[in-house]
Formats: sequence, structure tokens, C-alpha cells
Amino acid sequence: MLPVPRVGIVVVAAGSGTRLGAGGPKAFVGIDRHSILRHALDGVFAAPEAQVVIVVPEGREGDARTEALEASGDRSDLVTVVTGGATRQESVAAGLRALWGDVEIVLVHDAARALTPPEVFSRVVGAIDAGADGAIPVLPVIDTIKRVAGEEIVAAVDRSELASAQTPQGFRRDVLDAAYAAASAEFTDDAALVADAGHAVSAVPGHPLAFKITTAADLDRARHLLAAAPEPASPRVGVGTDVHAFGGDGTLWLAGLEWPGEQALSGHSDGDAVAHAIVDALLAAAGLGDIGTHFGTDRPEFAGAHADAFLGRTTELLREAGWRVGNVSVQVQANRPRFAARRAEAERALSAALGGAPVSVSATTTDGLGFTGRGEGVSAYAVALIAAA
Ligand SMILES: Nc1ccn([C@@H]2O[C@H](COP(=O)(O)OP(=O)(O)OP(=O)(O)O)[C@@H](O)[C@H]2O)c(=O)n1
Ligand SMILES: C[C@](O)(CO)[C@H](O)COP(=O)(O)O
Repeated sequence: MLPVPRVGIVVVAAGSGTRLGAGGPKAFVGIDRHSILRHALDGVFAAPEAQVVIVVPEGREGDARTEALEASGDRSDLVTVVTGGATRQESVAAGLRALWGDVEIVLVHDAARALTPPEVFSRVVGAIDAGADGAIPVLPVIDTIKRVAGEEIVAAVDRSELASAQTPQGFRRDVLDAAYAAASAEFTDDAALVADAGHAVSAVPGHPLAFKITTAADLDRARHLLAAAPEPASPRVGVGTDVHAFGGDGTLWLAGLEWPGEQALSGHSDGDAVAHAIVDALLAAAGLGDIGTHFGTDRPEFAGAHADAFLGRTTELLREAGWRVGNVSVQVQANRPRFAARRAEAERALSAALGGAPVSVSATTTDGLGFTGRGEGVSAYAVALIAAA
């Protein structure tokens, strides 16, 4: 039974695209061989795991499900598709009604911001986790701004007091639900609606790639950016390290094995430094951040989790990004446990967790030097090779 995500992402894609002038709903216009919606969903599914509610024009629900199946890999169980309304706000409201009861944090994201990098989602969730009622990604205003009356320039506006709002815009679920229930006016974004309900909304750094595809020029810009994006060279290598101190509760888990009679390692998970070093090496090779990006302490489902959970999810993340695991080499630096008799067993366990990719495990001591030599903890160093799937 997979854990229910505590984050819900409402992807609003029900707009008509009038300003784009493509003659149909903007979300289904192609940037390249993929639609605006598909590119948006690729970013959503590379973000921390969430329920994904996709809001689309009436009659396009089936197309949206197809896009979602392709973007979500084998996580289509996280996807709900609903029909939008006449305004963005009505579409968001329809999406909110489809959220699961366990969802505590809601991100509302414009499908039109199709190239938004995953780290923007993480920054917004992090701000809510840090206590904000709401948080939105913003960019500084770079043009000189004027106040106008028709064709008359009335005054200059101090751009240092301004910012350009992007999405995903994130909120505590109870705050957003209450604000939408009380809304008595139309707002162009959810931050304005929540602020009108009396809540403070914080700003986090946005990203230039999170621009909204509104006009034909924006679509050309997106097409040029994707055309210019070089196919990532294959194969690629990554390196990862991890350290954990002894002193944890229960039994030692290391290199995917349980070690009865040995001191346990401490940490948010089971402290398996070997598995965590491999995770960092694989994510580094794929350019997908690091273990904190995807398995931070804000992810309760990984509290106490063992190697198979970490390595299985990492393998999924790589697959979703178009990579497969080539092989991994990892070295443990510790006085205990003694690996010689169980090295092959460890290699089998780690390989199984990586979908069968070959894993070599070696172990060494530091001849009494450093914290590992004093028996205070364990270090692990991993190198990973990945290739285009
Ligand atoms: N009734 C609407 C209107 C907008 N949106 C979504 O809200 C986001 C921002 O809206 P915008 O960029 O204005 O999209 P459109 O409304 O399609 O564009 P236009 O205003 O040019 O018609 C888009 O992802 C759009 O799909 C929506 O879900 N439902
Ligand atoms: C929500 C939004 O993308 C934040 O900048 C923007 O307000 C959408 O505005 P639009 O008028 O619906 O394009």
C-alpha cells in the first residue's frame, strides 16, 4: 500500500488560449512533439511526490488522462482529471474539490508555465512547511514601469517594490479552501484571493523558465529553448557520499542488509549510508539534485525507510527523466560491520533494489584514523554510471 501524498498539485489547463490564437485550448498545443500540458506534467512529476489534479476544458478529459499516463510513469494512481470552468478561478475551485482528504499542502500551477523546473515546486512546498500560510515564486521586475492613463504617462513606479508572480502558488490546504469558499470577487491569481481573505503570502525565488506561454512569441521562445537544449550526453557518471554516526535505535541496517548484534546508525531513515551515497551518485549523474531534493526530512514516508525504498524511488526518478542505471560502485569506510562474509549478499540486495543493475561493494578501514577509525560512525563513497533509457 503506497503512502498517500500530503501535497496536492492542481494543474490548471482549461483555458481557451485566446491570446495565443492557436484555434484551440492552449494546453494541447504542441511545443515540440509534446504538448504544453505534457511538458508541464513532466515538471510536476519530477517534483516531490503529490496527488496531481489536472483541470481541462470539457471534452478533453480523455486527452489529459493520456498525457498524464505518459508523464507519470507508473504513478497514474496519483492522477485525477476534472473539467474546468469559465475562469481560471472557477477551474482552480473545480480542482480543489477533487483533492484527497489527506492532502495538507496545495500547489496551484498554470499548465501554461510548461517549462517550470522542479526545484521551484520544492521551494514553494519548503516555505509552507516552514510555516507560511501561502508562498509564491516571484522574479524581480527588470523593465522600467510606468503608471499610465490612456496614452498619458502619469508617473514612474518604483520597481524595487514590485515582483512578477509565477506559479506554482502554494498554500496550506485549510487556508486555500476557506479563502475559496469566502471569495466574492475574481482574482487573476490565488495569492490575491488568499490575501483578500486576510492571509499573508510569502515570496520564494522563481525561475526564468517558469514564464507563462501566453502569446505566439512565448510559444516560439519555448520552442527555441527546447530545441537548444542539448540531448544530455550518455553515458554519464555521478558521485555521492554519506556519513552516519552510530547510536541509533534498534538493529544496524547497512548496504541494504540487517546486521544483528551490531550498533545501529542514527538518522531520519535507517541511517544506511551506503544506500544514501548511491542515491546521491545516481541523482548527480542525472542532474536531478540530491537526496535532500527528493527524500528530505519533510517526507515522513521515508522515516525509518530502508535501502529498497530509497533506491527504488531513485530508479523511478531516473526512468521518468529518461535514464537507466548502468552500474554502481560503492566503498564503505568503517571499523564495523565486517563486510567480507556478506559482500556478495550486499551486492545482490543493492542490485535488486536498483532493478538488477550491477553493484560492486568494497570495504576498508582507516587504520584507526578519523571518526570512522575511532568507531564513531560510517562513511560511504559511491560512483554511478547511467545511460539514456
Ligand atoms: N477558464 C480557465 C482559464 C485559464 N485556465 C488556466 O490558467 C492558466 C493561466 O491562464 P492563461 O495563461 O490566461 O490561459 P488562457 O486563459 O488559456 O489564455 P487566454 O487568456 O489568452 O485565453 C493556464 O494554464 C490556463 O489553462 C484555466 O484552467 N481555466
Ligand atoms: C496565475 C498567474 O500565472 C500568475 O502570474 C497569472 O496571474 C495568470 O494570469 P492570466 O491573466 O490568467 O494569464
